Amino acid sequence: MIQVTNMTGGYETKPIVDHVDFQVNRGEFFGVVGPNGSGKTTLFKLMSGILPLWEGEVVIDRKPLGHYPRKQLARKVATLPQVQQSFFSYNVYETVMMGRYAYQSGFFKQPTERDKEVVEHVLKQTGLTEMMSLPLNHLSGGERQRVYLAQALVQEPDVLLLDEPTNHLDFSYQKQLLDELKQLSLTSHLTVVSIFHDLNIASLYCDRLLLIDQGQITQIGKPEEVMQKPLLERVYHSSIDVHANPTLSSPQMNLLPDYFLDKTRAAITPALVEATEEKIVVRTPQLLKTFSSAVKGGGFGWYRNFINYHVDKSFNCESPSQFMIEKCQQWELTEHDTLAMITAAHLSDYSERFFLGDGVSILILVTAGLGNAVDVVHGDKRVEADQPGTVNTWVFIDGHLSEQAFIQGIVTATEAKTKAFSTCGIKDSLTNTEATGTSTDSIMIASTQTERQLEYAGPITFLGSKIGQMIYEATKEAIERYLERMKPQ
Ligand SMILES: Nc1ncnc2c1ncn2[C@@H]1O[C@H](COP(=O)(O)OP(=O)(O)OP(=O)(O)O)[C@@H](O)[C@H]1O
Repeated sequence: MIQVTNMTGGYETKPIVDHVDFQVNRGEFFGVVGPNGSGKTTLFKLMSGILPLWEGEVVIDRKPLGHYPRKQLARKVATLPQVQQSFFSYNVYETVMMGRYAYQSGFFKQPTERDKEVVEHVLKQTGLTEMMSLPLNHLSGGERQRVYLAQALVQEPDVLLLDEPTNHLDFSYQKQLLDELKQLSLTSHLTVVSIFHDLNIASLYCDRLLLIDQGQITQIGKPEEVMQKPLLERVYHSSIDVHANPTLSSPQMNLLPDYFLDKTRAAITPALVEATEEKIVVRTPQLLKTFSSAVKGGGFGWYRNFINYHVDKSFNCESPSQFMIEKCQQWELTEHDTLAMITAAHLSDYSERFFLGDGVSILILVTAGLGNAVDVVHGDKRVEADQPGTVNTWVFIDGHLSEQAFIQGIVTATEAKTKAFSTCGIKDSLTNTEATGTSTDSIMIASTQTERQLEYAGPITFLGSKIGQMIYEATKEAIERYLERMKPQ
């Protein structure tokens, strides 16, 4: 659809865009990203014929740009420039109608019925119908932006060139506008080429991205091919983190502010533990990155209050998560930064291990109730838990874990727990085989994400070997305390 070959151009004698080649397919949503001054707007000006090409060629639908008569080009390509000229004396309707000039002929250029129909449709589409009689200087920046977009859309172009279309728009209008453009590209095969400063928005909406730096293409491809940490850090000279979006496949990036990178450490020590018969609470001065199967706060999250709450053996509840939210309110704990587990185990039997050394501290807490010990190989023989019985395991680390270290840490800790079950001879009461855990065990790893980088947590790594040993010992001790308590008197 658009074929750009060897495109070179700029201002006065200095080439800003330098020997650039790419192509955009029909109906594609194509994003142009790059740092300030990298040449994005200049590239657009060259693509739309506003600036002359010094070298190379732009071919749209097999016809070079320069071969299009002015009105024919306006029906083919519409642009939404970054800085708008003011039509402040005109109202919204008149400004949008100006986009139809390429369809009007004759001396007086009266709008036809078709022109009016298209303008009314686009006004509705862009949410401007209500304000169509207002003069432009009565509108907010975002509303004006929508007027200029409407002006481009009424040209009914095959290609829409947008320079920062969501500038001045609040997030709901950004979403609305981009959803509409995406829809047009999907259903009407409108080709959208758009400059974005927001890499996350670009990644969410674009089929492909072109990353430009100093007038040259640094990378071109699908968002996941362009949104790469080393590449973006090199081009933007900034600390960036790239993550999987929790809901969609488009990668997302986070800026890493310097003040956050320099943050002081949240010391992890046994002094943080407050244990009563009712609940074990650990409060940390800073939010910890947490990966867990907790009833409230499961998955990855950031928390500073950690609760292991004791419930009676007869506890039965539709939504343990909602139950714990209500408990948080009762205890005046902020719900959004509180993670909670539930257990019927006696909390005074909890077991603790602490390690400090090699630039890392590790605190482990285990509570054990074995009423529902189960052999994982025979889980299918049980329909539901016989009685509450849970091993809840907490691992706090003052260190910086990679995401794979979180997952390996969970695996290592689980293996260590199973080993403790085996050492203590715990049996599945239904099958009389060796139990591997209970049916409702919960586990959590929480880390300060400061200082020492801990890439891995498998059993023979520094972190994994500590977790393995400490969980084994703590779980064994908690089990022994449970067995002691359960002994017939
Ligand atoms: N009219 C002009 N005359 C001379 N130089 C210009 C002109 N417009 C832009 N430049 C220069 O060309 C370079 C690229 O500018 P351009 O506007 O294309 O960058 P950009 O990537 O769109 O930047 P931004 O993200 O800040 O909008 C910059 O160094 C800029 O100073």
